[in-house]
Amino acid sequence: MTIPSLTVRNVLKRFSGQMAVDDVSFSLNPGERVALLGHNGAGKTTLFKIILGFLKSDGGDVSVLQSAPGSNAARQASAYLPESVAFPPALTGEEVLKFYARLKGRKPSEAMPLLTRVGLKDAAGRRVGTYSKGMRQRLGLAQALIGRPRLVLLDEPTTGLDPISRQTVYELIGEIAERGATVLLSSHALTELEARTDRILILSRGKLVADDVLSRLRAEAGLPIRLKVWTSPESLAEVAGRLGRGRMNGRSVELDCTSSDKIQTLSAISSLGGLVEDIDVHDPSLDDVYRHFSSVAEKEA
Ligand SMILES: Nc1ncnc2c1ncn2[C@@H]1O[C@H](COP(=O)(O)OP(=O)(O)OP(=O)(O)O)[C@@H](O)[C@H]1O
Repeated sequence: MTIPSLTVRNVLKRFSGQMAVDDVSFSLNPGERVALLGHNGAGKTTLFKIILGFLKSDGGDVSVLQSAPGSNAARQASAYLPESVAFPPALTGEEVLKFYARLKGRKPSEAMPLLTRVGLKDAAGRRVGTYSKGMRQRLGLAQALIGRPRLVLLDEPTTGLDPISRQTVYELIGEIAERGATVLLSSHALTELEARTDRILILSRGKLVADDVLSRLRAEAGLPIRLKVWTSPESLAEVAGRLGRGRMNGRSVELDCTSSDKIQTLSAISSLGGLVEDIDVHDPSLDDVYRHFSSVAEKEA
């Protein structure tokens, strides 16, 4: 039986009577890359702090690899990269990592390979005060990876990074998950998450309103799939007529379908044979899915 890396059961947290985390439950397995999404103030950071044992919940329970949050076992098994990382500016990158390695009871010799992995080998002897934001973030990731944690929590790890640095962060996330650790990351950068996470959790006003793989959330949301059927201008009317619907647009006919009638619609298009030059299929984006679940929750509230 697989032991979940993280189990959150009916967790509640109030601040001055206001619900920040409202009866949230989910469980994460080893090797999963999970995105935690939500508007500003939805409760993501509060949930992270409860999982890490920095904050006490007002109800429910959390277990990190079957240990209580904040216990020695949980601290050894987990790692955290906060949204803004701050390190003593007078220390070099190597000194910072060696310091954290000692703090985690690991050998300081773990520092250099990790610095190399995050692309900071050449800057290892430079003071952190001279690092750019992207370099500090990569140092933060290296710090989070000391001791091969089995649960890695990343709070908006790509905010403020350039495209290459973002790519490096996602490559590292992929590597961490490949060796069996669980990665839970919060982010507002939905487009880049789409192909780089396995599962989506959406928080809205402290409530968990979605928890599934993107394809199933798309189907559940029932959002339209947009099809664009390319044809010649002479065949446009015939294609639109034979499909019985669609908007004619220069050299293409655009139509919507749902995931349940997608195959049927594609087979109707393919029966048009040589009249069709090409087809574009646009599934609803993570942005569309996120908007759908957030707005449903807003309306219910
Ligand atoms: N220490 C605190 N005292 C009082 N209220 C707090 C405290 N920490 C968080 N809150 C409130 O709890 C709610 C959830 O905040 P949280 O920081 O968890 O949201 P978030 O989803 O991480 O937001 P963001 O995307 O802006 O980082 C907000 O209404 C926030 O104002």
